[in-house]
Amino acid sequence: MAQPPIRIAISGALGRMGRQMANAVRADARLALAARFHRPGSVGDGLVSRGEALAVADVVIDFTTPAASADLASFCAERGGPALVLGSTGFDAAELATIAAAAKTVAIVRSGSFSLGLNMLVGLVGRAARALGPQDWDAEIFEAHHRHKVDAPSGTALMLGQAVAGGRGVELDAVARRVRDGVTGARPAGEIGFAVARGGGIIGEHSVSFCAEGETVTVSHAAGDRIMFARGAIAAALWVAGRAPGEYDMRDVLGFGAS
Ligand SMILES: NC(=O)C1=CN([C@@H]2O[C@H](COP(=O)(O)OP(=O)(O)OC[C@H]3O[C@@H](n4cnc5c(N)ncnc54)[C@H](OP(=O)(O)O)[C@@H]3O)[C@@H](O)[C@H]2O)C=CC1
Ligand SMILES: O=C(O)C1=N[C@H](C(=O)O)C[C@H](O)C1
Repeated sequence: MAQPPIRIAISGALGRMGRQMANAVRADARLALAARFHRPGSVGDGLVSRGEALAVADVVIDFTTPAASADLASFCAERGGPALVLGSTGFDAAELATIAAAAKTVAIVRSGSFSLGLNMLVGLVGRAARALGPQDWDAEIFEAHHRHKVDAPSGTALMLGQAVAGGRGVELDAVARRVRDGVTGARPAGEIGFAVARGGGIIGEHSVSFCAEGETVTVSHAAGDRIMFARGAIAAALWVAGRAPGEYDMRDVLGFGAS
């Protein structure tokens, strides 16, 4: 017998990803677009309040801001659901702690990238970092995004940085070089460098270079259309519906396991 569709609420419905998500959910027979909501007070024209939206949803998909996502996670935990798919990036430590606390009560999939290809690349980068080591191979991460993006480095760049750090068995925060300017001194071995570009309509480009004396290995990913983030978020929503509380990521959803 056919399963009833999973009921989806979309948070940040008027944003770039919110609009993309609504179209993708409407086109998917496994899902029902139960409600769309935006900022508090922003109702009408198909938008309802957050409380009304959550009351009719099995899963809420949120691409908004770090503060709005953390607040939404707390609110869902307090009311005992629904499960969450969180796509926002740029969280600070307090916001991440709020989400981790909420995940004790509700199931949450959070990822800096819902791209399948990018999550595959994360595994490759971790393995390359482990094989090459930090002494002879310097790791540099580059990302480019559209002119509207407000956080840097991107959530995806930080995921790639975590993969390099994990492959080397170190903490990213201890070795990350997020900015270089002026007389920086020579590059210390083991540093993980980030470089950021912003311009025009670039949807998202990422690369990781491992640079040794005499050779460089570069792996990269380019996003051609935001629809693939929406499809990844849908895969996460289908996976997280009815799941036990916990904080999960796309590698759990895709079954990629540890790198
Ligand atoms: N994980 C992934 O795969 C991806 C992640 N992202 C991330 O998703 C986030 C959103 O990206 P994007 O859609 O491009 O950005 P937008 O700025 O287009 O959309 C975000 C929307 O959230 C709205 N918003 C702000 N506060 C609230 C609130 N409290 N409740 C509901 N809505 C609110 C904003 O409203 P207003 O317009 O009124 O300010 C805005 O429309 C970013 O952090 C981005 O980095 C983006 C793409 C893929
Ligand atoms: O803001 C965006 O647009 C994107 N944000 C995510 C990130 O910070 O990595 C994912 C994607 O690259 C698009």
